[in-house]
Amino acid sequence: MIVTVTPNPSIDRTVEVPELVPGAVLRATGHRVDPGGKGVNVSRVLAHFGRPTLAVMPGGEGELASLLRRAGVRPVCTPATGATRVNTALVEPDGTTTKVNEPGLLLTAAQLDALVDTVRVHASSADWVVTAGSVPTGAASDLHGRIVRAARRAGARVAVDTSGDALRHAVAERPDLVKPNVAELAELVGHPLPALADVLAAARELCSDGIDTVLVSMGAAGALVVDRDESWHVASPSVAVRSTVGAGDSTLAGYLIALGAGAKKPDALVHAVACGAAAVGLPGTAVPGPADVDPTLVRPASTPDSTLDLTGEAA
Ligand SMILES: Nc1ncnc2c1ncn2[C@@H]1O[C@H](COP(=O)(O)OP(=O)(O)OP(=O)(O)O)[C@@H](O)[C@H]1O
Ligand SMILES: O=P(O)(O)OC[C@@]1(O)O[C@H](CO)[C@@H](O)[C@@H]1O
Repeated sequence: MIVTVTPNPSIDRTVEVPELVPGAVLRATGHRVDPGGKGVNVSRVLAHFGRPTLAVMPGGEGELASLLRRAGVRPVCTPATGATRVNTALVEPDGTTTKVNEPGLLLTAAQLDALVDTVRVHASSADWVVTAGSVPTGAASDLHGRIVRAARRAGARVAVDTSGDALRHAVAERPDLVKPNVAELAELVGHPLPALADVLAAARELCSDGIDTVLVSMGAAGALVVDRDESWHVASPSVAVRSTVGAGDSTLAGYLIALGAGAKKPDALVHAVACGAAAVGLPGTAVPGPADVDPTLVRPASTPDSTLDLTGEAA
C-alpha cells in the first residue's frame, strides 16, 4: 500500500489556446478538468497500474473526492473549511504550458494537526508514504517535515516532492527518497547546477546527509538516481509534448511501482522515465497507465555522463 499526502490539493483546469497573448481575449480550442495536486497525481498513476493506494488530503467530500473515486483512488479527507483551489493551465499547441496555481485552503492549526494525525494512522500499514506539493496558506513550512517524521515513526518509508523551505525542512527529517527537479535541487543546495556533474554532486551531498535515494527529474534530459554508492542516468525518449503537468509525479509513481514489483534502482529508473515521458504526451493533468507506458522505448540506465550540459532543461 502506498499512501500519498497532498497538503494542498487542487482541481486542475486545462485550457488549450492557439497562442498565449498577454492582454488579449483568447478563444479556447479545448478544455478539461482533472484531479490535481502532486500526491493525488501519484495515487492516480498507482491506481491506473492497479496498485493499492489512498490519498490523504484536506477537504470535504466535494468534487475532488468524487473525481478521485472515479479514477479508482480512495480519498481520505481531513478537516478543512472552504473550497478546494482550482489551478489553471494554459497550453499552446507545442505543449508550452503557463500555469496559474491558487494559494489553496487556509487551514487552522487544529486542521493541520488532524492531517498529520491521519497520516500517522495510515502510515502504519503503508510500504511508502509520499508527501508532495506546496504547503497550504497559513501552514508553516515544516509541514512536510512533520509528515515525514510521523510516517517514519509509524514504520513507513517516505518519499518527498516539494520545493523551497518546505523541501529544506523535509530533508532535515531524512526521508528515504526525495524527488526534486533541477531547479528545486539548485535552490536547496544554494547554487546553480548547469551540468550533470553539478547535479550529481548536489544529490551526493544529500545522500551523505542520510537520504537513501535522490531521484532528480531533468525534463527532456530524463532523470537520475543517486544513492550513497552509485548513480544512474536514463535519458527521456523524444516525445511530442502535449502537457508537462504531472510528469514529475508520474516519474515518482513509476519509480515506486517498479520498486514494488521487485526492480532494482536502475530498472526502476527506466520505468520512472517511461512514465514521465508518457505523461508529457497526455493532455492536461492526465496521468499514464500501463497502456500508455512503453519501457522498451527507453534506453537502459547508464553511468551518468557528467559533461552533459543541462542549461535550458527542467527549470
Ligand atoms: N520535454 C520533454 N520531453 C521528454 N520527456 C520529458 C519532457 N519534459 C519532461 N519529460 C519527462 O518527464 C519527467 C519529469 O519532468 P520534469 O523534470 O519536468 O518534472 P517536474 O518539474 O517535477 O514536473 P511537475 O512538477 O510539473 O510534475 C522527466 O524526467 C522526463 O522523463
Ligand atoms: O502548487 P503546487 O502544490 O506546488 O503544485 C500543484 C500542481 O501544479 O502540481 C501538480 C503537477 O505536479 C498539479 O496537478 C497541480 O496543479
